[in-house]
Formats: sequence, C-alpha cells, structure tokens
Amino acid sequence: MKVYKNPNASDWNSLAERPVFEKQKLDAVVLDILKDVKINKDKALVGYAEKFDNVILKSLQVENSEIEFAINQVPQDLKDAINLAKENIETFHKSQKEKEQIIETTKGVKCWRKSVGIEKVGLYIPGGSAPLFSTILMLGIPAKLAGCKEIILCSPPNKEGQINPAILYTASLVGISKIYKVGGAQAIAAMAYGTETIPQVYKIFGPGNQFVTKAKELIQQDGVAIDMPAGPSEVLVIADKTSNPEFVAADLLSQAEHGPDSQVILLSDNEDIINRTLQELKKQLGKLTRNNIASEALKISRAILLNSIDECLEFSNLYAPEHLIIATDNASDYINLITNAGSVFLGKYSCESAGDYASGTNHTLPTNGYAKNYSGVSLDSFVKKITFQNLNEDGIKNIGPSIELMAEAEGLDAHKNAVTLRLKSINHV
Ligand SMILES: NC(=O)c1ccc[n+]([C@@H]2O[C@H](COP(=O)([O-])OP(=O)(O)OC[C@H]3O[C@@H](n4cnc5c(N)ncnc54)[C@H](O)[C@@H]3O)[C@@H](O)[C@H]2O)c1
Ligand SMILES: N[C@H](CO)Cc1c[nH]c[nH+]1
Ligand SMILES: [Zn+2]
Repeated sequence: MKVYKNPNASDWNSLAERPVFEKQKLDAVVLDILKDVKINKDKALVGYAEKFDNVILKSLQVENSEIEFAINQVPQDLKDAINLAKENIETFHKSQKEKEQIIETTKGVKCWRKSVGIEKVGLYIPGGSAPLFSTILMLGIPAKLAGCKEIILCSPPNKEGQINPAILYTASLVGISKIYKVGGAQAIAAMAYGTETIPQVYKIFGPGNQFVTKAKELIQQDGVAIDMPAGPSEVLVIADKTSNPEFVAADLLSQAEHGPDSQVILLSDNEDIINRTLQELKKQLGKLTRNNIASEALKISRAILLNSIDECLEFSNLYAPEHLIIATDNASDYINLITNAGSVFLGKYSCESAGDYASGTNHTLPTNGYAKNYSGVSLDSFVKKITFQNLNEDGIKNIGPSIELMAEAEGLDAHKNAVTLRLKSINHV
C-alpha cells in the first residue's frame, strides 16, 4: 500500500483515480461477446462456458433435481445464518415501501403515483472467484417485495458444470427457480437479448467483474435498463487517534480480498495510526486464504495522511467510495459532511462485513466514483413509478384556461382544443 503524506490539493484528483485496465481491449472483447450471443444465442453461451469456465455444458438451465440435491448439501448452521440475514434484509427493504398519497393540487385536480414492479428482471450473481450467494438476498428480496413477475438468475458454473449449493439454496429460499449456468459478459447479453433457453428481461441487476460491468454499460444502448455500474468492490476508511488499527486493517483487507482490482483507501490525520495499520495489514495478510489476491489489491491501494478529519471527508467526497467507514469514536458527528458514498459504516463496531451480509442494507452499490450520481440497489430499483391524475368538472374549469393560454403560446392548437371542447361542454349543460 503506497503512503502519501500531506499531498498538495492539486494532486488530489489523481490520488482519487481508480486503476484503469486496458480499457480499449476490454471494450473490444465485450462487444464481440455481445454480438456473438445476439446472433448465436445458446450455442455461443455453451462456447463461452467452455472457454472461460472450462466446462462443456449439457444444459444451460439448472434442473429441479440439482436444486433439491444442493439444498441437502448446505449445512444447517449456514442455512440458519442465511435465514437471519434474509430477515434483516427483508425488514429493511419492506420499510422502503412508499405509501400511495393522493394530492389535490387544485380543487378538482387529483394526482398520485403508484409503484409497479418491473415485470421481467434478470439477476447476475458473481461466481468467478467466490460464490456470492449473499448477493441473491440483496437482489432477490427487493425483487420479490416489488412484485416483479418474472425473476431469472445467471451465475457462472464451476468446472463440473455445477452452481455452488449455497447459491441454489439461497435462490430457492427467496423463491427464484429459473437459474442459468452462464457467467460474465455473455450472461448479461443473454438476459438482454434472450436466447432459445434464457428469456429476455427489461432490467438487469447485480455486481460483477470488469467484463460484466462493461457489458451492463453497453447493453443499455439496446434499451435494456441496469441497476448501476457495480464493479470491483472498494472501501475507504477514515481513522483518527481513537481508531483501532487492527479493526481498520481487517476492514481494508475484507475488500482487498474480493479481487486484484479492488482498491482500498486509508485516510487519517494521524501518522501513528497509519503506521500501526500498515503493520497490522502485514500481520493479517499472511493469515488469509486469499492473500495473493489481497496483496495484489494492496499494490493499487493508498494510505493518505491529511491535516484533519474534515479534510479526510473532503477527499472522500471527491473519491465517492462504494463503502465509507468512519472508524472514529465520534463518527456520527460527520454524517452531514458526507455527500458522496454508496453505504456508510459508523464507529468501531460497524464493519463493512455487516453490510455485506446481514445488517439489512443492500450490498449492491455503485463503484468507480459512481456514488456521486447513483444510489445502491433498493426496493425503488425494482419498480417503476406510474403517475395518475383524475380531473373532475371543477378541476378542468380551474386549470383549463391556463392550459389554453400556455398551449396557444407554444403554438399547439390541438392541445388547446382538447381543453376548449371540454370547457364548452360544461358551459352548455
Ligand atoms: N459493487 C458491488 O456491489 C459488488 C458486490 C459484490 C461483488 N462485487 C465485485 O464483483 C466481482 C466478481 O468478479 P468475479 O470475477 O469473481 O466473478 P464474475 O462472476 O463477475 O465473473 C466471472 C466471469 O467473468 C468472465 N471472464 C473471466 N475472464 C474473462 C476474460 N479474460 N474475457 C472475458 N470474460 C472473462 C467469465 O465468463 C467468468 O465466468 C469482484 O470484482 C467483486 O469485487 C461488487
Ligand atoms: N463487498 C461486496 C460489495 O462490494 C459484497 C460482498 C458479498 N460477499 C462479500 N462481500
Ligand atoms: Zn465484500
């Protein structure tokens, strides 16, 4: 992890940049995959499973018997843990349901908004380097609560052509049965364009590596919506003299272990805390199973000494992290200074792992600076809000003349006429 001491403000922009991995090559690779799936459908998917997942698939869809077998393989204590997480995530997302409110804007003019679940949605569950079954809770629960009618799920198969049992168990727990053994950009293409086996959907959700994220960006041109760019995980921790370096290091490593492209950032006003955290990082890194991945991630990561915690928050807002941990005793004092972050963790016990698995908040969040203009997944992500209006006689009499004037000023006679005819009909009665 590279250390920067009191950098000039003019260097902040470059320090807040994410690592870039051969962008043009990525564009070309993903565009080719999208085109191929659009034309060759299932045949292309089988080909990519062989190329990237090292497996020759007999069938793309998971059979019911595979799901039943998997459910029996998941140990009871893990099932109990998943259930606890499910309850908390359900409770938090249920609270996001909007109450329908009818507003009378002018006497006789009633307007309201109704949330309607998006009919067909596709969920991508990463499985390249870790089977992220927790992501099914994060996407499947709000999809069900929103009332989405068709929910399909894609995840890459392993070399034996199977999907991890915990993924199949969690999918069945939230009530998803259409599961396909497809990963990467090709899964996004399949859900966007449809194939012989995989139905086309209206909106695609879920995190993934750079290939998945690029594919999600590109398929929007074909009229398919996406939740947001949710690429390689990242965390920014703000620490001061009250922080616990052992906890801070553990939190940094918890995201570094996601992938070699996961950047983690430590900001502090205290050089001693930075040094002690770096020592802890070394100590803890050696003990991790995924230490190779985490040490690659640390190479693209940064520790930055700044003048004050207020300055740390200023930098954090510029960086717009997916996760922001304020690991200080007085963390809540800084809430109003936060303008850009996907999800925030306050105080020493709020580790990011809590939000990743079980506290109730969603872990599908904007990365790469997109927390400046996107929110994480929520119940809202799975609904459209349709507006309604109902005008009675009083209503059209009250606002009709203003509409006539405005339509005339825009030179739109037919608009004006639609009101005039109604006003005349009322006056004739
Ligand atoms: N932002 C979020 O909310 C969030 C949440 C969870 C995970 N994540 C991120 O999701 C990512 C998961 O990545 P992953 O790789 O483990 O799984 P993944 O499922 O996203 O990707 C695996 C697939 O990538 C494709 N692929 C691999 N190498 C390729 C190549 N050279 N060319 C084309 N396609 C290729 C293959 O099809 C493979 O099946 C991690 O980066 C993690 O940090 C983000
Ligand atoms: N940290 C990831 C979001 O960036 C979510 C996750 C799933 N499992 C573990 N972590
Ligand atoms: Zn995580």
